[in-house]
Amino acid sequence: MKEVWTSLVSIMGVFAFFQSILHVVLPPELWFAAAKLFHRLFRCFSTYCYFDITEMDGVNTNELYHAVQLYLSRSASMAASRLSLSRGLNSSAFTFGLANNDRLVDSFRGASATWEHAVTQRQSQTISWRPLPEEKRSFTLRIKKKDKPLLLPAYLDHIMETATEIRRRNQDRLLYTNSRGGSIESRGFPWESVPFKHPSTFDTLAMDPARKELIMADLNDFAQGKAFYEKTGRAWKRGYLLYGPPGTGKSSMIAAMANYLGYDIYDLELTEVHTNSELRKLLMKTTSKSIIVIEDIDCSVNLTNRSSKKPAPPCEPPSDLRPAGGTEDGGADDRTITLSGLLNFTDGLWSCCGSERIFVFTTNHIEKLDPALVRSGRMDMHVFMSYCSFQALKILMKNYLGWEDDEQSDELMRELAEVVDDAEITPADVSEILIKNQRRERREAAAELLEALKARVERRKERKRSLSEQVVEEEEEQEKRALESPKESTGQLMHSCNAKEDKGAEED
Ligand SMILES: Nc1ncnc2c1ncn2[C@@H]1O[C@H](COP(=O)(O)OP(=O)(O)OP(=O)(O)O)[C@@H](O)[C@H]1O
Ligand SMILES: [Mg+2]
Repeated sequence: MKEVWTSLVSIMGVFAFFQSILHVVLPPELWFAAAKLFHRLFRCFSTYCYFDITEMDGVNTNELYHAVQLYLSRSASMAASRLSLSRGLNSSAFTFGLANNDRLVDSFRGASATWEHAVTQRQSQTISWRPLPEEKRSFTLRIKKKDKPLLLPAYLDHIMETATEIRRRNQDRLLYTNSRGGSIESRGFPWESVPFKHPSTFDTLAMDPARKELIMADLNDFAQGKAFYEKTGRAWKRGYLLYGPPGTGKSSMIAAMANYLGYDIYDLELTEVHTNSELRKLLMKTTSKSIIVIEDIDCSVNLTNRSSKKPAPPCEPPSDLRPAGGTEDGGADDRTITLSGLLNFTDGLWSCCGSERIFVFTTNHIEKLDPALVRSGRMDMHVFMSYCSFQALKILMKNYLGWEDDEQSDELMRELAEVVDDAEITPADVSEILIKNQRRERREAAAELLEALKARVERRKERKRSLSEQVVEEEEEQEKRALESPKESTGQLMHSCNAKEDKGAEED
């Protein structure tokens, strides 16, 4: 055995010696041809098979080449000795790559695969409408012939999937808007995008930790639920309705969701969309792994129940929107935008166009929404964004003051816990107070917050008192008038009740 090995090594040595002589003696073209021939001969007797993945496939870019590059960048940073570094467009991460002629060994399902990167000068510029790069780059994959059925095409699929994931993670989120309306004339794409760099995360989001956990678990289940959605025959999408007073963190929650899942956001401005077909085009041009947001859905457009002929007036009716009159399938009146047109995408046949998409609707007035929109099963999760609770307050204090619980501040925290619910203050207002006092010493800033909350509680009590006094005064006045003119009594007392109800509603 030892002799066979020694003679093999000496043959290789002799061959390498001849190769180096040929390299010096022969002109480059001939040398390349000879080297190629040698490699071909060598491969005939080899137990390995080789696959070349070139950067350019004819004049087109070879997607697989870039996928391999990205895929290898994960392990290249640790294993290879010489690396190339790059940073892509819209990306904040650096990518490592194999340098010329460097090698890397990877394994998949127990089989090993060797990758080699080759960069050579392009011999002559072929005539093409698109200039080709001066360098010819390619990866060579070497695997054992016996492993071929095991690795192909599963290994390549795995590479493509991993590369897509890395690209998505490296790439900054994008925020798309349809500010140009639904028209797709301009470059065939109706959305405009900007890098999305909102810093809100679930850590910084002020809300009760238990509810936060629930939402995060729901998002995780959704993102990892491909098999479940396939098995149950459901479209891979989820709907969230976020509702609550202004400044309670609905938009911040959407940003936190996008950052958590690494999804892009499509901010759908419904007032810019004029017909159902425009809406359809817009939604069809959204990518998977994205969050489609419709903010203030109660104010956006005249979205009414499909059966309703007389829609309730929207907050700011856009001039060119006609009353909704769609049908169950959303297609009868395509000249307007209707609730059914929208629901067709979130719920109906079109919901399966594209996958892994989350719909988020926000509103300050859930009671104004059409029952069709809020009925159970339509929006999978209704999330009430409430006034600041004590738990939420602690998160904001941590965010803005770097506040950590300690025994010395027990009394202060106890007082804060006592007043925060009665103060009915939004996280946005708490943030304002904390920002104003940010430069102060932490305890001082927290004490200032306590004072602001106490003052707010007092103001609310005062307002309630004056409102109830006003109601009592009005009642007395009406009773007096009723006694003076008994005929009018019934109608006026009715009015008084309504006035009371209205005030009660306002106070709510
Ligand atoms: N729950 C929260 N956690 C952390 N910060 C918050 C929260 N709610 C509000 N804020 C702060 O207040 C600002 C406004 O909040 P945001 O825009 O998320 O409220 P919103 O509920 O979307 O309001 P609107 O109904 O007016 O759109 C945010 O930039 C953030 O700084
Ligand atoms: Mg908002």
